[in-house]
Amino acid sequence: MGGGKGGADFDPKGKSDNEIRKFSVAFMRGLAKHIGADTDVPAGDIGVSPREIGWMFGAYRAEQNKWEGVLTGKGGNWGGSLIRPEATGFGLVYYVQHMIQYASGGKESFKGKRVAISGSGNVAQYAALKAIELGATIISLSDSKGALIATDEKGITPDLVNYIADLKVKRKQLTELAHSSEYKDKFKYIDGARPWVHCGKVDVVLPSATQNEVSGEEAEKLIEAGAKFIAEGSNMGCTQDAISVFEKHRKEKKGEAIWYAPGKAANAGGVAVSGLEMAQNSARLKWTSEEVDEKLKGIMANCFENCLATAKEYVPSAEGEFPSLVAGGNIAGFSKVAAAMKDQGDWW
Ligand SMILES: NC(=O)C1=CN([C@@H]2O[C@H](COP(=O)(O)OP(=O)(O)OC[C@H]3O[C@@H](n4cnc5c(N)ncnc54)[C@H](OP(=O)(O)O)[C@@H]3O)[C@@H](O)[C@H]2O)C=CC1
Ligand SMILES: O=C(O)CCC(=O)C(=O)O
Repeated sequence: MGGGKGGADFDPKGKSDNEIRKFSVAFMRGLAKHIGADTDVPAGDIGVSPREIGWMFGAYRAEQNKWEGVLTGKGGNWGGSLIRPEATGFGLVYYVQHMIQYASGGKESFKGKRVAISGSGNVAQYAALKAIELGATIISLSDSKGALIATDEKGITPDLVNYIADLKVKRKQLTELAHSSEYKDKFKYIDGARPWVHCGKVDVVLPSATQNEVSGEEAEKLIEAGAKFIAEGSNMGCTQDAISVFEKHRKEKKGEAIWYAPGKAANAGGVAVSGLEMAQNSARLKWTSEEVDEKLKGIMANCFENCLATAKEYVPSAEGEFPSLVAGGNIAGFSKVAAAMKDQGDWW
């Protein structure tokens, strides 16, 4: 689950629904023999929504002549978990809540924070909605063609996020918003841009589109713009140059620094709820949204505490310096796998 990635170079943009369905079915006919609930469990990722999971799940079921919880992100009527669509974006915000609380000694929260987000797909939409619910103002979203920067003090509202979600279901671009009389005066659309250098003052940064979407130069600009927290919703959202800029700042500026959280920890809510979906499938039962959300909150709290405690244990840090969440996340993940491999005789 989660850790291994695979995919296809089939671009769904510009294809009909039936072409996408036929591709999904053909892809699964080939893949079915290599996966299974106790072998390897794929989930959606960039460009794959519950609709494609449905077509692939149907092809798997037909191919194997059995029902098992093999794909996650399934539809609610046929084995999916409540809160799985929301889990990555919500989990990201829960993780950052812990960063803010730790850094401010419990005095601050998302309330009143200006939050820059990239992407406008699954992760970005739900991160935006949860951050708004917690009192933040969302100042950007983006897609593969350009960035949307809020010009109105309310920022990007839940209505606008829902409007964008509808556009994305139809595989349309944010450029469509430029023609919407309801929204076009409330933001600036910048063709071909990422949001980072266009946001103005910012407190929290959540890259949530794709890999390598924050460069070293953009990292410097985000720090100049006041950013104090950056956490990846996307996998490998920051370039190594950007991570080096953030980590250097953390060491130099101590309690005044920006604090960086890697995707392997901050976006783990998605795969965690996929795990909960599998647990429900195996037990043949279904938990309520509240139950799943509570478990997700607990998982993200543990994940933050684990990164923090591991960094404190293994990485010497000066007085007042935030522990390195990237080192903590890497070492915690590595030690768990290494210990399990040793117990199972894979190395000696
Ligand atoms: N969904 C999940 O549960 C999880 C996702 N992630 C990671 O989060 C990130 C986003 O995934 P998700 O929201 O599910 O995917 P979606 O397909 O729902 O959304 C992807 C978003 O990123 C934009 N995008 C895609 N490619 C590029 C590019 N080359 N440059 C700029 N923008 C781009 C898309 O724009 P457009 O609409 O124009 O294509 C869209 O706005 C990925 O890195 C994914 O691996 C991590 C953990 C779990
Ligand atoms: O839900 C999953 O198993 C994987 C989610 C995902 O895309 C990821 O963690 O990168």
